[in-house]
Amino acid sequence: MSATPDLVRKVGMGIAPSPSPFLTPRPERRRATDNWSSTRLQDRDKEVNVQVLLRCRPLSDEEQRSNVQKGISCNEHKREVTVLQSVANKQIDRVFTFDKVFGPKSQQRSIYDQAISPIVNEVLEGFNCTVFAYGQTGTGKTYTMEGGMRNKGGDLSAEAGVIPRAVRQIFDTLEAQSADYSMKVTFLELYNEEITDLLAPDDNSRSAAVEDKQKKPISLMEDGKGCVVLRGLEEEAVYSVNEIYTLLERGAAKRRTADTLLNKRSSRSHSVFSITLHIKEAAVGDEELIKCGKLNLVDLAGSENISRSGARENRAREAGEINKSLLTLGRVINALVEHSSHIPYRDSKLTRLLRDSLGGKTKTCIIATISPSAHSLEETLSTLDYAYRAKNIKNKPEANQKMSKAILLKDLYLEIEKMKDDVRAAREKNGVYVPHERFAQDEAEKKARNEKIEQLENDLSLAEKQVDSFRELYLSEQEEKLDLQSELRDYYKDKMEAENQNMVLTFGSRLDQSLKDLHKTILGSVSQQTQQIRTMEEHFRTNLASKCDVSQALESRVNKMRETYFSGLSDLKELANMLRNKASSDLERINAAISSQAITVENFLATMVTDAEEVIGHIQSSLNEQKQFLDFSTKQQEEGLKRSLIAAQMISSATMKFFNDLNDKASQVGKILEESQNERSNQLGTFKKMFKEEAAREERAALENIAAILATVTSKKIAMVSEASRNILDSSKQENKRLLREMSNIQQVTIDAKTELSEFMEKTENHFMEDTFSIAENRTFMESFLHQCSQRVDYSRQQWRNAETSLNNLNKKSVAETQSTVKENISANHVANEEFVSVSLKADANFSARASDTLTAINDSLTQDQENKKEMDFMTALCLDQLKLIQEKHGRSISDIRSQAEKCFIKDYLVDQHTNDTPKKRIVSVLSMSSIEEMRCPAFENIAEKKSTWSHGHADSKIPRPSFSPIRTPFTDVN
Ligand SMILES: Nc1ncnc2c1ncn2[C@@H]1O[C@H](COP(=O)(O)OP(=O)(O)OP(=O)(O)O)[C@@H](O)[C@H]1O
Repeated sequence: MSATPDLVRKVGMGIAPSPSPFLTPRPERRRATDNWSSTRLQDRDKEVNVQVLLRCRPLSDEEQRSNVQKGISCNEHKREVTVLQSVANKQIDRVFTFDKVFGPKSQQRSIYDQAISPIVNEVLEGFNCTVFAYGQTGTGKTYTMEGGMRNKGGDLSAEAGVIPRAVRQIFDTLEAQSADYSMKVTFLELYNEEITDLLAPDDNSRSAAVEDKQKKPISLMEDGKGCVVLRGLEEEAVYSVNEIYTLLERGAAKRRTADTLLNKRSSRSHSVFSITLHIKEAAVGDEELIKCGKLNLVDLAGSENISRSGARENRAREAGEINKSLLTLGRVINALVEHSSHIPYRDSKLTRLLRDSLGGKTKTCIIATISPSAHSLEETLSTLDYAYRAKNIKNKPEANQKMSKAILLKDLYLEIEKMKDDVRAAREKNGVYVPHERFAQDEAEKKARNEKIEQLENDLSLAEKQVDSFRELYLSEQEEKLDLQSELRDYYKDKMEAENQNMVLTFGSRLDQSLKDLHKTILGSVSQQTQQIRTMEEHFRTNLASKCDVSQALESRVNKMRETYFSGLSDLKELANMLRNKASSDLERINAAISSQAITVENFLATMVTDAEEVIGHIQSSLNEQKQFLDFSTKQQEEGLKRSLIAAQMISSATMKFFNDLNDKASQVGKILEESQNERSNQLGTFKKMFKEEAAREERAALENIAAILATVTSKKIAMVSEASRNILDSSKQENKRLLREMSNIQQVTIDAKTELSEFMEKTENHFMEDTFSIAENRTFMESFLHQCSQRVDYSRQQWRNAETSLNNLNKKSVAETQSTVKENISANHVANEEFVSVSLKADANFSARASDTLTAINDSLTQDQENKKEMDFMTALCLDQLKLIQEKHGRSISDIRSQAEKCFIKDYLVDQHTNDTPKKRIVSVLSMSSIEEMRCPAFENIAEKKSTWSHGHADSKIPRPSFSPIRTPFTDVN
C-alpha cells in the first residue's frame, strides 16, 4: 500500500497544477540538461508504431439465453482474430493480426499485466503515453478502462479496469522507490463537441436540470506551438490511491450515459482521464532535476448503428455527433497512414485532443473492443479494419525533458500570479473572470489567429485556383499535343504515300516494259518448243516401231514355247489318265476283295451276335429266375422272422403277465396274512380285556358269593374259553380256506403259464423246422442254378474261341489278298512312273531350249534399251547446259526488276515504321507477281534453245548434236 505523501514534501516540491492535461510536460518548454540531452537526441526520430490490442468480450447472459451465434474466433497465441463469414453458403473467413489479442476468457488483470503495465512504466520513465479504447457500443470499452473500481475494503477488485490498476501501479512503484513526487489528475468529458470537467465540484443547491445546463464548458485552445490548452479544466492534486478512486468514481458517475438497445449503460460521451507525474530525480551538482510523465486514459463513446441501437430524436442526434467525431478520428488515422500532407486534426475536438497521441511524440496504445456475436459482424469488421489501419500510424515518442527545480518554480510562480490575477478580477468585477491585460492578450491572440486563418484560407483558395488553372493548362497542352501528333502522322503519311505512288508508277511502267520483253521471249520460246517436241515425237515414233518389231518376234517365240509346252502337257495328261484308269481298276479290285471280306466278317459277326444274344438271353432269364427265387426266399425268411418276433413278443407278454399275477397273488396272500394276524391280535386283546373285566367282576361277586357262584364261574370260564377258542379256530379255518384258495389260484396261474409256454415252444419249434426246411430247399435250388450257369459260361467260352479262330483265318486270307494286289499295283505304277519321267524329261529339254532362246532375245533388247537410255541422258545434259546459259542471260533483266522492287520495298518499309500504313502490302504483291514470271520465263526459253540446237544444229554451236542411231531389233535373226 502506498503511503500518502506528506504535506512538507508536497510543499517542498512546490508543484502547482499545470493549465491543462495536454499542456503538461513538453520538451520545448524545458531546458535540456547535460545527461539527458544525449538520450533525448537518441530518442528523436525513432519512429514507433501505435500499438493495437484487440479484446473480444464474452457473450452476455442475455445473448447466451437467446442462443446468439458466435461470429468471431480469437487465437491469442498467434495474435489473430478470425471473422467467420459465410457468403452464399461459402465460408469466407477474414483474419486480422494485431500486436496482442485477448479472447472472451481473458481477465482484466492479464490484459493489464501484459499490455498496460509496460506503458505505465514508460510514464514513470518520463514519457507521455495514451491508452484509448475504441469499438462499437456495448463491446466493453468502459469495462476495459474503468471496470469495477474497488472493493469495500479499498482493494482492487478482479473486475478493476485499466484506470484503477494504472493508478495503483504508479503509487506502488513510487512508494517502493520512496520517491519525491507529485501527481495531478484531470477527468474530462467530450459530449456533442463540448468539453466538460468531470471533477468540477458539484453545486448541490441547483436542480439536476439546471446543473446539466450549467456544466462548465472548457475551451480548447492551442498555444501557438502546436500544443493544446484546455482552459478552465480543474487539475486535482492527489496523494493517495483512494483519493483518486473517489475522484474517479465521482467523475464516472457524472458521465452521460443512456439506456440503448445495445447497452443498458451506454456512454454517450468520450472521456479522458489524465495523470500527470512530477518525480524528483537525484541532484546533478547543485541543481535538483524533476522528471515529468503523463498518462492519458481515453474511453471513447461507442460507434453505433443508429437503427440497431434504437436511438431516436436526441439520442439519434447524439449518436450522429459521436459517429461524426469518430469519423474524423478515422480520417486522421487514414491521413497518417497514407502520409498525407494534410492531417485533419482540426475537424473535431476529439482529434484535436488526441493530436499528440496520433502521429505525435506520445506513445500510444489502442484497445479495440469487439463483440463475439454473429449479429454484429458488420460493425465488428468496421472496428477491425479501423484498428488494423491504425497499426500503421507511426509516432515519434520523446521522453520529456527533465526540468530544473528553479525553472519549475519560476513557471509555477508565474502560473500562481496569473491565477491570483484571475481571482482578483473575479472579486472586483462580478461575472468577469479575466483581467484586462489577459483579456486583451487573448483577444489579440484570437484576432491574430483569425487573421492568420483568414490569410491561410485566402492562400488556400488562391492555391486551389492556381491548381485549377494549371490543371486546365495541362489539359489544353495535352489536347494540343494529341492534335500535333495526329497532324504529324498525317503529314508523314501523305508525303510517303505520294512518294510511294510515284515509285509505284515508275516501277509499274518499267515492269510493263520488262513484261512485254518477257512476253516476246516466251512466244519465241513456245514456237521453238513446239518444234522441238515434234522432233522428239518423231524420234520416239522410230523407237516405237523398232520396239514393235522386237515385240512381234518375242511374241512368235512365246507362241512357239506355248505350243511346245502344251504338247508336253497333253502327253503328260494322257499318261496321267492312263495312270488314273489303272489305279481306279486296281482300287476297284481291292475294293471288291475288301467288300467280300467285309461281307464274310459281317455274316460271321451276325452269327456270333445271335449266339451271344442267345447266351445273354439265357443268362438273363436265369438271373431273373434267380432274382425271383431270391425274392421268394427273402420273403419267406422275413415271414419266419416276423413270426418268431410275434411269438417272442407273446412269450414275453405272457411271462410278464404271469409274473404280475404272481406278484399280485403274493401281495394278496401277504395282506390276508396281515389281516388275519391283526384280527387274531384284536380278538386276543378283546378276550384279554373281557377276561380282566370278568375276573374283576367275578372277584367281586366271588367275594359276595364264593361258594355259590364258584361252580358257575368255573363253568362260565370254561364256556368263555371254549367260545373264544372256537372263535379263534373258526377264524383260523376261514383264513386257511382263503389261503388255500389263493394258493390254488397261484397254482392255476402257474399251470396256465406253463401251458402257454409249452404252446409257444411248440410253435417256435414248428416254425424253426419250417424255416430250416425252406432254407435247405433254397440252397439246393441255388446250387443247381449255379451249375447251369457255369455250364452256359463254358459253352459261351467255347463259342468265342471258335469265333477267334475263324476271325484269324479270315484276316490272314484278306491280308494275303491285299498284299498281292498292292504288289501288282506297285509294279504297274513303277512302269507308269518311268514312262512319265521319260516324257517329262523330253518336254523339259524342249522347254529349256525355247527359254534360252527367249532369254537371249530379252538380253539383246535390254542392251538396245540401255544404248537408247544413254542417248537420252546425253540429250538431257545438253538441255540442262542450254537451260543454264538461258538462265544467266535472263537473270540480269530479272535482277534489274528485283532491285527496283527492293528499292520500292525499302522506302515503303521506312514509311511503314512511322505510319504503319498499307502501301507496303501493295508493293510486295507486285513484287511477288514479277517473281512468279521470273520463274516461268527461263524454263521456256531453255527448252526453245535446246530445241533449235537439236533440230537445226548451229554451225557455231559447241553443243554436239546427239546421234539417233536406228534401234536394232534383237529378234530379227531368230526368224
Ligand atoms: N470482457 C468483459 N467481461 C465481462 N463483461 C463485459 C466485458 N466487456 C463488457 N462487459 C459487459 O458488457 C456491458 C457493456 O460494456 P460497456 O458499457 O463497457 O461497453 P461500452 O463499449 O463502453 O459501450 P458504450 O460505447 O455504449 O459505452 C457491460 O455490462 C459490461 O459489464
